[in-house]
Amino acid sequence: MTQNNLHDYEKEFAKEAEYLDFVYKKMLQSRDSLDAFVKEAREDGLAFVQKMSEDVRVDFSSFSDNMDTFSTIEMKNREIDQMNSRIISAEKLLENVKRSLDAPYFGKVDVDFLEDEEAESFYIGINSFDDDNYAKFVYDWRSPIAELFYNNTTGESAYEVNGNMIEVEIDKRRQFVIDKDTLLKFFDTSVSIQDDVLLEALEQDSSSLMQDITSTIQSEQNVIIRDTKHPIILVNGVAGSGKTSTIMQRIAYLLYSFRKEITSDNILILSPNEHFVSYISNVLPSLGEKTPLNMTLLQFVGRHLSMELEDEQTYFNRISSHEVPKQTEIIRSASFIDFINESEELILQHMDFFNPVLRKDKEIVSTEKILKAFEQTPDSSPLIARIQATRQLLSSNWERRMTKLAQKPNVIDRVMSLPESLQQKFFKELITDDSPQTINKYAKRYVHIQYSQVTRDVRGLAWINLQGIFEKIYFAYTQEVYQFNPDGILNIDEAVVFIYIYNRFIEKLSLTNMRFVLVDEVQDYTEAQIRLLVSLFPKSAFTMVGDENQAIFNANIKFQDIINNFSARSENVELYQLVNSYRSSGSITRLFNRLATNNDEWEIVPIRPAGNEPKIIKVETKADNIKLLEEIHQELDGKALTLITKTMVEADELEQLLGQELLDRLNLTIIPISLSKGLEFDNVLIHNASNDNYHTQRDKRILYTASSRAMKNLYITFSDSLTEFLQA
Ligand SMILES: Nc1ncnc2c1ncn2[C@@H]1O[C@H](COP(=O)(O)OP(=O)(O)OP(=O)(O)O)[C@@H](O)[C@H]1O
Repeated sequence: MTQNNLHDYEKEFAKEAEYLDFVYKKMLQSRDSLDAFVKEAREDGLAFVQKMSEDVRVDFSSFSDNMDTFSTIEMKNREIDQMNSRIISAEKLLENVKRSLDAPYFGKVDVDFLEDEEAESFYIGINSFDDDNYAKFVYDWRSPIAELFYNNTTGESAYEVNGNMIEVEIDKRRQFVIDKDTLLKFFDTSVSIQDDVLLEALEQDSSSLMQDITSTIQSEQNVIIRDTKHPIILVNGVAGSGKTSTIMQRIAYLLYSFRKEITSDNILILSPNEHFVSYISNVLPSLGEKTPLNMTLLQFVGRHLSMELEDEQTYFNRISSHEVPKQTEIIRSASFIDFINESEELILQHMDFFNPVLRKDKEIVSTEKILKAFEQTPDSSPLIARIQATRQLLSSNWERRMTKLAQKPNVIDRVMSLPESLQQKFFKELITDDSPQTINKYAKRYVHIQYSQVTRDVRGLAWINLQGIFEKIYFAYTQEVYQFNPDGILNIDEAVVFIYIYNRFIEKLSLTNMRFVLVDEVQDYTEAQIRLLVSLFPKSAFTMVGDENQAIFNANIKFQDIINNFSARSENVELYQLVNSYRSSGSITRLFNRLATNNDEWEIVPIRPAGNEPKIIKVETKADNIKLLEEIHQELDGKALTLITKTMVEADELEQLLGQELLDRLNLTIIPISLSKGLEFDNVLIHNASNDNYHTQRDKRILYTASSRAMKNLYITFSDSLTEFLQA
């Protein structure tokens, strides 16, 4: 900086510091008055409710008095509702102001609207902030004008408001580093070539919970976050390109942009594993939004099936193995799903897919009765409609049967002779009147309670033999009998097909309230799983992110096949490619760039400085291993080291071999690659990168995934000879 520039900078600094001081004080005032309002309103609310109970004279002595009493209660209730909603919105504002006090804003754009007036300054923060006179001091990062800040340019620019593009000129774009009311630094885009604020953010140590990236969102990420034009978005992004971060910011953006139409209940996130579910749980609350339904596909599928499903560990072991049973490969394929779609005739050929409804092993509704009911339904209707009609018939038949049952002398006798304790248990009161009408009323309730499971089974379609339908379709497709696990536990591939069949032929699962579905690590889905999502959420907008180079399981899908499997929906899939990598130091990024299989099409761009070179070390014995771990522990000054293995078995064995005491002393965590997906750690050691452990194309992708988990330091060990993928 020249002397003049320095002087200008200082002058500008003083001006910005003054503005910050002004906004911060306004925020403090706002916090205090909101605080006082909320406290007072709560106290008043209590007093109000007390007063109301005194005011409302409950008079039920005549019809007109009843009506008066009801309408007074109704009016008072409305007042309480209004008061509550005032308190709730004040509380939300208060929360926002409190959050903003940590750093009132992080950016500014000076916008020239190409009119006569001078350029206007817009400060951008995590929330908007205005005062009672509606002067806007800070704009929410999701507001339309903030797009200009994220476009990361000066000069000609444009932003969209309600579908209209507004052309403007950006005179200045400024980033701030602020701690509460102290301005630490600022940078102007026009003078700084590299993004120092971003680099500083990337220098932070890893944490056990994911952090939001609001103040440093990059322009290529911003386009995805703000894309509300395309209903189906697919992002192919290299490791560390911010796919998960983009998804989280996008959710916050959608909740803001569609705040009149949706809440977090209309959004579903599908995460790669249970640990990841909690890893990302912090981001949206830190932005003042509620986390939507966030679960793994396994958990999601489990919610829609009453059968027992494999657990996460079994699932990962299964998809990590080299061999895939032929029958699994078949039921994962799109062509099998196509065949299911055409199977209505096949199912109807032999009506043998009903189960009797049982109670204590006794048949209550026989398959013959179910079949008879089914045959009464119009055979011109589709199967799904006939099943629903059969359910109605069976339910009303069953209600009639229960009414008759309640009139039987033995039931009446049993009810009359119930000891008082059982009367209390069943009816929550004692039978004080033994007139026939009263006893009959109790007998009906008694029968309903005794047969409640049957009622549930009839209504809940437990009489449909889903497994039978599955077996029939599978046999017709392969001429072979499908072999289920003898312990009766379904794996996710089977469960996916069961739900697909259920939704297609038995009952539409009503998931229509999900307006947005966001899928992370989409390369690990099968075609059948993608088809299931397409059929369960026909109207939802999808955002899917993944990395073909991280397809490390035997369950995976090519991006072109994702696009093909969405072809049932007429909208095009919008494809984005992200190649900037933000997580790892430059030299680690360059190492995993060499492992990317398709990098003749594009190169991964490291954003962080080079940092320490990855170290590749030969270790032959257990003693070598321990010695090395001790050395690394010293080198890292006792900081945590994460050791990544290729398989779960290897992780377990190593844990046994080293022992918990040593692991604790060395601050060492061992984790298989399957469970470290999506996560990141400061220091990583990849265990046993020998040629015999890493030699297939899939192994190469595993190495790529494992090395891209490291942010600062990467160590790689091998025993005999190093994998050829890492040889110079
Ligand atoms: N614009 C950004 N500003 C600051 N940090 C960022 C930005 N984009 C990404 N990061 C950081 O880079 C790291 C990787 O981000 P994220 O986990 O979202 O990437 P990813 O593409 O999902 O990674 P992977 O596929 O390798 O698991 C995180 O620490 C994230 O905070």
